[in-house]
Amino acid sequence: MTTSDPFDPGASPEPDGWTPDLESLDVPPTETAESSADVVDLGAARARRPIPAQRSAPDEAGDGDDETDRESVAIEPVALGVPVDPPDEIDAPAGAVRSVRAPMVPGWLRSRATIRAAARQTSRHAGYVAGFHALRAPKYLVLAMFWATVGFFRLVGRLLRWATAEEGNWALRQDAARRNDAPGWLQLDRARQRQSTTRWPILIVGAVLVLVAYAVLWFGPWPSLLRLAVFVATVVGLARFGRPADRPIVDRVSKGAAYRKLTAELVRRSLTSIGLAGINSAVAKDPGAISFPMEIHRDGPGHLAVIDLPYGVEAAEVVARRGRLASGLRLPLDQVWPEPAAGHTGRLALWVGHEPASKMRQPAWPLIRSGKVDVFEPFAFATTPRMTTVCVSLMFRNWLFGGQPGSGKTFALRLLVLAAALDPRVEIRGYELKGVGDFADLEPVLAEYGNGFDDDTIERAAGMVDWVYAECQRRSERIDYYRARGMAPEGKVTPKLASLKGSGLHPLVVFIDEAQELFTSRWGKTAGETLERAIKLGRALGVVILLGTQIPDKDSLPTGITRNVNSRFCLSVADQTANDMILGTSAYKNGYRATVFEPVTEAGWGILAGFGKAGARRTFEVFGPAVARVVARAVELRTGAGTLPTPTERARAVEVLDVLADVAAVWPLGEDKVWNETLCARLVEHRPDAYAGWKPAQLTAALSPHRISVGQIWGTDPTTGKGGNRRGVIHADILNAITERDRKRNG
Ligand SMILES: Nc1ncnc2c1ncn2[C@@H]1O[C@H](COP(=O)(O)OP(=O)(O)OP(=O)(O)O)[C@@H](O)[C@H]1O
Repeated sequence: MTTSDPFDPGASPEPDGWTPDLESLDVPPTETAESSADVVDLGAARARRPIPAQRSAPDEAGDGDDETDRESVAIEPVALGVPVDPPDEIDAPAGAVRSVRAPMVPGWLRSRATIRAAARQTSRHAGYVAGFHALRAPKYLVLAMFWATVGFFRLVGRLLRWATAEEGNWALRQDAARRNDAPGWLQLDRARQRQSTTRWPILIVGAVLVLVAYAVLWFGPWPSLLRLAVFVATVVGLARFGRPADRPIVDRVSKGAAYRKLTAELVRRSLTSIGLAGINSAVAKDPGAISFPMEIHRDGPGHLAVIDLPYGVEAAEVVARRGRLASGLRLPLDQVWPEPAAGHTGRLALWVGHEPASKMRQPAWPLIRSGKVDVFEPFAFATTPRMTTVCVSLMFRNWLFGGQPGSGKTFALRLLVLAAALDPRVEIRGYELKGVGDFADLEPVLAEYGNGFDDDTIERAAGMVDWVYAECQRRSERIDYYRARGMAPEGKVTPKLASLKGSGLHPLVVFIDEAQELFTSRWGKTAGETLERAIKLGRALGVVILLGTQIPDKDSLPTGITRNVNSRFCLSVADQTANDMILGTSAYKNGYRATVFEPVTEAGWGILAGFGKAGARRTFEVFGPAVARVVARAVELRTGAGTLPTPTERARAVEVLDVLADVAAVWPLGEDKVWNETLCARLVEHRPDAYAGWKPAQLTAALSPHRISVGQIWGTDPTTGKGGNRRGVIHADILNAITERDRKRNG
């Protein structure tokens, strides 16, 4: 075993068996130490130094670690010299060269929210302690009086014993009596009498003085507050003297250490208990392997420790072991919030709350009672574990919400829709394919709404996706028009254009909750492709798409969509794959892991990405009457702005585009097979509002869920009169599909 203590940073770094040989230098050891004023010619000194014997590696020699083995090692004269030049310093890491200065303003004083949180926390605690003790005051009074009485008699007894000077002396006299030592006994008794003679007057005078002082205080012209204070102090003093050490009068406010101040030792202990070999082996070699680039400080309603982990250990690895970390700190899971810190991948920011997040009261969503939203500006959406508000925006964004059942994704998605409702310019359309009516309260402000997982609802949702894409195409023409007039310099919708009545560029928010129902249905493939195109095209055109899904695999959520979404909120998920499908590749590896959240118990918590640094956020919980209240305000705002959807508009919006029936209606008489492009031209004539801009490929996509195959068909171009092969459909296929559908519908 090595003799050097691995936890002693001052331990010699030299391996066992090697000691500097001072004699091998020409300068006597004493001179090296004491006559250091001599000028030494370094070149000559080096030349005179004997060539050191080859030093075997400690392990090879077998004496590197085990001192007891030394006897079996041949001890040869070791001729090593003291290094004349000091060894080169190991380069300090870049971050360590600059000293990290403490923030001028403490973290908790930096924003109003954190000051408010700290003040709220302190006053809440003080209020709790005051209430706790006030309730028990009568009990404390009775106990204090009882123990004060005991204390009084105990004090009197003690004073009497002191005055009689029996303490100690009595035992000695007894001993003398046992030994039949009469002179000794008499001598001890005389000593006691002498002491006693001086003590009695002191006691009597002291007692009289105390009594007089109390009488003066009691009957004199003193404020009764002073009398009360002295009385209380006397009672408390006597009670303290009278009560046994294990019988406290005042109850403890908190049992067990629910909150413990975060100290470096505590952090080290918890980090070494999470089972990361990289940390444990580094700390065993050097206890300073875990370092703190800044002091642990208060940060909102908790403490923040910024930690530099040992070389090679990533903060992400610690984040993944949040449960073990909480165990090491002996705290509930939702009180411990590790996340990667800025700087390098080995820097961890560990925030530990004063109390578990589930016990902390989240402030109400600021927009419930008052306020409007401008979708071009950020609005409150969530809170951090420190209870600071996180704002997000809707414009030029598409959102993906993912999480397992009960993680809170519908609430999160609905919060954005509620915010959109508070901007009267925004047109909102959406489907919830779960069928429980989570968005039913919002129906008055929705231009199109569907709820359910039946084929009809899913088909309508797919129809909405087609409509959104067609709307994007219409909008891109409009934006070209306004760009040419200098009103859309970046080719994007501006707040001015969004507000301009008749511009056709008002913000459009489209949501699909439980989107996996649509993408795994028979309309799924086409809907996925169309939505991907709409997402790519619509961002600049004021089209905001919000998707919620339980299952983020590639069948349930086309990867083309996941790749193009720029705002993501990943609530509790079961595994790394789901995590990375929602947050993007490598999110898990980089420490952004929504797998650490428990569904249901930590509902509403997730990792929000796309708004600065990603991190754990909890959405504002808005439900029941609060939703109704927001909707009522939204209805009022929209009525004032003239943008509240009328029942007729809503009915028209949800009318399903019956492509089969429309194709049958426009079919040219006497033809068996018709080109798609001919059909598209006829469809536009038939219903210009629905089919404007349709291309042959779109018709193919719309017919594919009905299992109608589109193939090459011989025909004649009516404009040129030339014959040719183009993509088209067969009349019999259309009629068969209609018969089949009707048969299914009729049961
Ligand atoms: N921000 C929040 N804070 C606290 N609780 C929340 C929050 N959001 C949601 N919850 C709770 O979680 C429950 C489930 O929420 P929600 O319906 O949004 O989950 P979900 O992920 O959509 O689940 P499912 O897929 O089963 O519908 C809600 O009833 C609510 O009680």
